[in-house]
Amino acid sequence: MTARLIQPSGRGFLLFDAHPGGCARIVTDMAAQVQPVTRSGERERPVALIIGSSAGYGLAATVAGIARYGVQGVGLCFERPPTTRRTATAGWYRTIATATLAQETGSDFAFVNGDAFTDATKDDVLDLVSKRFGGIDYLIYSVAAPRRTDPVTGALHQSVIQPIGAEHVTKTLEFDGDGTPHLKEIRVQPATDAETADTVKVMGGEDWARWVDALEAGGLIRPGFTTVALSYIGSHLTSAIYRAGTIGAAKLHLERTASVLGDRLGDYGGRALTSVNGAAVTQASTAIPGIALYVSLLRDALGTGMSSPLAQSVDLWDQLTGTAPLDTDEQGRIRLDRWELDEAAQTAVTERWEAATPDTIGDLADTGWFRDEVRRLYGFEVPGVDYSVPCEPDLPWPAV
Ligand SMILES: NC(=O)c1ccc[n+]([C@@H]2O[C@H](COP(=O)([O-])OP(=O)(O)OC[C@H]3O[C@@H](n4cnc5c(N)ncnc54)[C@H](O)[C@@H]3O)[C@@H](O)[C@H]2O)c1
Repeated sequence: MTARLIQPSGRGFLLFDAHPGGCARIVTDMAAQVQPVTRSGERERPVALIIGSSAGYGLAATVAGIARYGVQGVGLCFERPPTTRRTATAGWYRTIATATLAQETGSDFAFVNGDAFTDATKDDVLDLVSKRFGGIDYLIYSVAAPRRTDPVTGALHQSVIQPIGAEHVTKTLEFDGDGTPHLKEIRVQPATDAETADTVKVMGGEDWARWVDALEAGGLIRPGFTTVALSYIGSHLTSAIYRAGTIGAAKLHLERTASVLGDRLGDYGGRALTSVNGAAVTQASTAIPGIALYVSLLRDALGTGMSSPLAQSVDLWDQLTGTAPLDTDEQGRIRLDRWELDEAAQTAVTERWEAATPDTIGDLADTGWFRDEVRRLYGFEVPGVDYSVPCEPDLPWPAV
C-alpha cells in the first residue's frame, strides 16, 4: 500500500479503517499526561505482562505503567494487520506507538499479536518472558473478546450480551450516517442457560487462571507477584443487561477466580485481585445495548469529572506498587469506579435517563462527545492530526 487519505466510514459504531497518525497521537497524548514516579533504591524496573494491551483499559494500563513506573515486559493483544483493501485495526497502530514510547523511555517492552486463549500463544509469550526477563512481577488481564476456543475440549464458545431470566426493554442511542443521534427503544431477549455458560467460558476467569497456571508451571512467578483482572459493576440503569445479565455472570466468575488464585498465590507472597473500573467508551463497551446512552448521559452529568481509563490506570499502578494504599471494597475488589457509582452522579444520570425522549436527548446527553470518542477509537477526531494529509497504512508490527 502507499500513503493515502484515510477517512472514517462504517456502520453504527464500527468503522472499517483506522488512522495510523491519529492512533499514534492518542498514545503520545496519553503518555504526556502521566507524571513519572522515581522510586529510590529500586534496582530493577518491574516486569509486567499485560493481556489486552492495544485498546481500552489494557492500553491505558500499558501506557501508564511505562510512563509512570518505567515498567518493562510484554504486551499481548489480538489485532488485524493491514491488507490491500483495509488499514490494520486501530490497536495495531496504537501498539506501534506504544512500542516507540517504551523505546524512548528506556523500557524493554515486547508486543505479541496472538490469541491469548490458545496454548500456543501462552507458550510463545512465556518463552519470551523467560528468555528476556526471567520472571513476572505483574499480570494484568484486560481482555474483552466475543469468542474463545476451549484449548482442552476444542469447543468454540460465543459470548452474548443478554439479560438473564426475562426480556429487557431499554432505551438506546443510535447515530445515523450524518452523525445525528436518535433515541430508540430495543427489546433484548433473555439468554438461555447454555448462552450464559458460554459467556462465562469466554469472559469469566478460566483463561486468566490458565495464564497463572502456565506462569507457575514455567517457574516465572516472582516473589510478591500480583495479578489483576478487570471487572465492571455499573449502574442500576444498566444492571439488567450488564451486572445481572450474561456478562455479569462472567464477571462474578472472574471475581470468584480471584479468590481461588489469591489463596494459591499466597504461597509466593503473591496476590490475585479484580479491579472494578468505571464506564468508558471502548470497542467492547459500545457493543452493549444501552451503554452508549448511559455513558453519554454520564458525560453530560459529570463532564470532565468522568475519570478516564488513563487516570484510573495511574491509580491502579500507584496502588499495586504501594505508592498509594489499596482501595478495596468488602469483597477485596480494587474500586476505581467510585466516581461513577457516587450517589450524586447516579442521581444526575438517572434523572437524565428518565427524562430522555427523542426530542430531549440532545439536551440531556453529551452525544457529540460520545460520537467523537467512538471515532477516536479508530484514530479520527484527534486534535492536532491533519486528516487532509495522506498517511501510510502499511506499517510493520514492532520488532519483538
Ligand atoms: N469499557 C468499559 O466501560 C469497562 C469498564 C470496566 C471494566 N472493563 C473491563 O476491561 C476489560 C477490557 O475491556 P475494554 O473495554 O478495555 O476492551 P477493548 O475492546 O477496548 O480492548 C480489548 C483488548 O483485548 C484484546 N483482545 C481481544 N481478544 C483477544 C484475544 N483473543 N487474545 C488476546 N487479546 C485479545 C484486544 O486486542 C484489545 O487489546 C474487560 O474485562 C472489560 O470488562 C471495561
